[in-house]
Amino acid sequence: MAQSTFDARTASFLNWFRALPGATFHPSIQIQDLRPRSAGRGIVATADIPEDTVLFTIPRNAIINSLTSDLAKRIPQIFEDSTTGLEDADNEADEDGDASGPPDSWVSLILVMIYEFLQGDQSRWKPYFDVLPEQFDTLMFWSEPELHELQASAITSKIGKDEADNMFRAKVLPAIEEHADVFYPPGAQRLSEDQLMTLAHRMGSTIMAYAFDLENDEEEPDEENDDEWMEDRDGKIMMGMVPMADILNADAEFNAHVNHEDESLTVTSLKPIPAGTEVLNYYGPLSNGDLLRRYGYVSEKHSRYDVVELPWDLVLSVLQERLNLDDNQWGKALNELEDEEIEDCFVIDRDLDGPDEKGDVHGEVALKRLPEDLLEQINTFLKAIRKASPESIPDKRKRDEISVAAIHRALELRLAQYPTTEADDLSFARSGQVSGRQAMAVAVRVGEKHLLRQAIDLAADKINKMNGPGDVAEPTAKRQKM
Ligand SMILES: C[S@@+](CC[C@H](N)C(=O)[O-])C[C@H]1O[C@@H](n2cnc3c(N)ncnc32)[C@H](O)[C@@H]1O
Repeated sequence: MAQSTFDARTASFLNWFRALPGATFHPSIQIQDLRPRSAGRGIVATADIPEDTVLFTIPRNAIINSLTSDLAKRIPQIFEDSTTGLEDADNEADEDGDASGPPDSWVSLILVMIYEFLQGDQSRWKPYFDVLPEQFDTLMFWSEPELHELQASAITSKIGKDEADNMFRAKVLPAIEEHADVFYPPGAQRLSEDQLMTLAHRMGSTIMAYAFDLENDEEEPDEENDDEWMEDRDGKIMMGMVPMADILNADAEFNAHVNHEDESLTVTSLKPIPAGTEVLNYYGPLSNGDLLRRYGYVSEKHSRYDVVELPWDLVLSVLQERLNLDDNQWGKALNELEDEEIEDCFVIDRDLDGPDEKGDVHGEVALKRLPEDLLEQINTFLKAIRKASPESIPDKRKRDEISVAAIHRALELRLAQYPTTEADDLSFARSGQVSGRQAMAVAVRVGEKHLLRQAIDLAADKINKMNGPGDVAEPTAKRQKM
């Protein structure tokens, strides 16, 4: 977008915001163009700001959702009537953006956003829509070759494009078609199905990266004074688009906080913010893979929360090779497991503390423990093996040894699923030949490989401790080459 258009849209949005009854905007902050560092618009302090300063106030009636948009007044039945299918008890997705199928608060907000967008100049949020993104770097919009750069990252299986397409076709497009006279202003050109799908993706992705869960305050609503902002009729937290609060960028360390009050939302400084510093919000302890999936960027500070997945099948294949049982014994042990609750996949993460009340994080970025649930499941399985073949696991010591060795080997195999090493990636990243989406993909896979290496070293350490001096597990690098 041309600089002049970008600046004009920023200025018009700021003027619109300031004119809202009840809105405030501190004189020592400014909306700035941060596109040179791929961060869109952001808010920057223009003078030193003390701790606990109200930076801006957003009146609740400036928020976009079904409580403020005319759409819910014009066709209340689509928000109330369960026969439309908007109320879907089977819907699994939750507020963290799980792609397995959004809950109805998502569908409602997508419909409201599409409605307000289609009203054009007639929408009271028009200057706000003009600063919302038209394009995204979230994984939903990556091509196959771009996704390929994520290598063996499990994040590629969580994009949920098909689920989103299905939901748009099942719930969003039919509601627009049925109430076309409401959605389209008089005389407006109707959109084709493809255009509506594109618009639904655009609004869905905007909601994913910009919407807020709306609470009232920290208190639970009581029965008499049931708080409509806190909960919708299904008891889920209501979402809304919050102009200005969503101009804030975010990081794992941050300096501002959004407070949810009765009549407004306020953003306050958590600590002194020096002039020239960006005002940052917090999106949660997300891995870089998840940050990329949901928000379309990565940050070095978020790599502390990186995760990798270790499939149970991989652990089983290692155990099968190592225990070398005949098919009959192996089959018996697997049968025993059928009565147990078996996890298909185990998450490895560092389980670090989140930020303190000032938005700072502390402590070493180390992996201290192998996943307890994985150790337990292997234990259960090895007990079943022992029933089928007592001689293969004579005692607990042997069982523990097999268990950690299997995890160690499975982690090595998991690491080998990434076609390049962490060292290759780091030198590629430093070569200056990588940018944009590719650079973000490299950051994700580097973080995951780093975590896997920490897990392998931790397992090797445990093996060495069990074996005692003189019987040392081979170092990671050597095993990796093999
Ligand atoms: C709530 S919006 C923040 C405002 C946004 N920069 C804009 O121009 O509209 C969230 C989006 O901002 C961008 N973003 C947020 N924090 C960022 C950061 N630390 N670095 C780069 N981009 C960031 C991402 O594109 C994300 O999807």
